[in-house]
Amino acid sequence: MPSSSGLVSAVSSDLEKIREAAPLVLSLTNSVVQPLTANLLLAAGAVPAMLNDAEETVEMLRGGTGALLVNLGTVTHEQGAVMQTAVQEANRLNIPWVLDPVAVGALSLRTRLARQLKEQTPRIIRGNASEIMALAGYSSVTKGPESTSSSADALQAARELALHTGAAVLVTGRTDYSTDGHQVVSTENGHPMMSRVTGVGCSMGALTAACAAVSPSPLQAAVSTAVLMGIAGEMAFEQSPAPGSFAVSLLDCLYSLSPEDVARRARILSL
Ligand SMILES: Nc1ncnc2c1ncn2[C@@H]1O[C@H](COP(=O)(O)OP(=O)(O)OP(=O)(O)O)[C@@H](O)[C@H]1O
Ligand SMILES: Cc1ncsc1CCO
Ligand SMILES: [Mg+2]
Repeated sequence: MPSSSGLVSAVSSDLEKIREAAPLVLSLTNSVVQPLTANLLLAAGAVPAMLNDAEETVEMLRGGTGALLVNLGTVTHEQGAVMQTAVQEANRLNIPWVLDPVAVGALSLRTRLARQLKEQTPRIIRGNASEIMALAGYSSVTKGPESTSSSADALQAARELALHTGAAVLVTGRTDYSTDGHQVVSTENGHPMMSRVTGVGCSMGALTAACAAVSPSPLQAAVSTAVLMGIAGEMAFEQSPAPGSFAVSLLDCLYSLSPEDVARRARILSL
């Protein structure tokens, strides 16, 4: 698949800007993936912060946060209220925020919350096919946090969700699709081993937020995330073809990813 050289150089440029600016990414995320998410942000060059209290969230946002991640993976009523406060404050301060609607459609509290949050101008929505279909109002089946559909099945839903919310939507899976509702970019990087480690998708949500803090557009931030994680996944599998060591290699490969690796491996197609 040929890649457009403009899109490829924008991916490298986003990575370089993360490494230079080290944006602070406030991640309100689930309890399964917190260490992987924090380590992945650090490996990319960003700075993670995690907390659970509304007052502290507002304080942190006012203190130079570059982007906010809201991930519903283990949400409670209390955390949902913290997320609502955080999103209001982020919007007031014009801080980009990313919604990761884990297992939405399958469970009531998170589905209610996600439906409210999607109306509050997320800059990017990142999810697997089932989650994006559910959030767009289509029927879908999730198996816990895992999708039962392919990302291609969710493309129409992703477009509609982007047009409705004004967000860029990143649907992940074997092929990742990024869309702002008008343009669609597909990216073919990645490795099946990435779905054998919990939280790779969730930590992609955090990387999307880091990219949103530095990228020229939400759509570009989505594309950059998909390509950077995908290439790191491919390189990690070459070093470590089993899940435990793969997770460690994923961090190592993201840390040492070069513009040459991006130029050589990126598989980006503007549809
Ligand atoms: N079969 C595959 N081939 C290539 N890459 C894949 C494959 N499956 C997943 N990936 C990669 O893994 C990334 C994470 O996608 P996935 O859709 O598995 O997230 P997720 O299910 O939300 O993850 P989690 O819930 O475990 O955090 C994708 O962007 C893609 O690069
Ligand atoms: C396994 C799991 N359960 C809730 S969140 C999560 C992390 C992957 O989505
Ligand atoms: Mg998965």
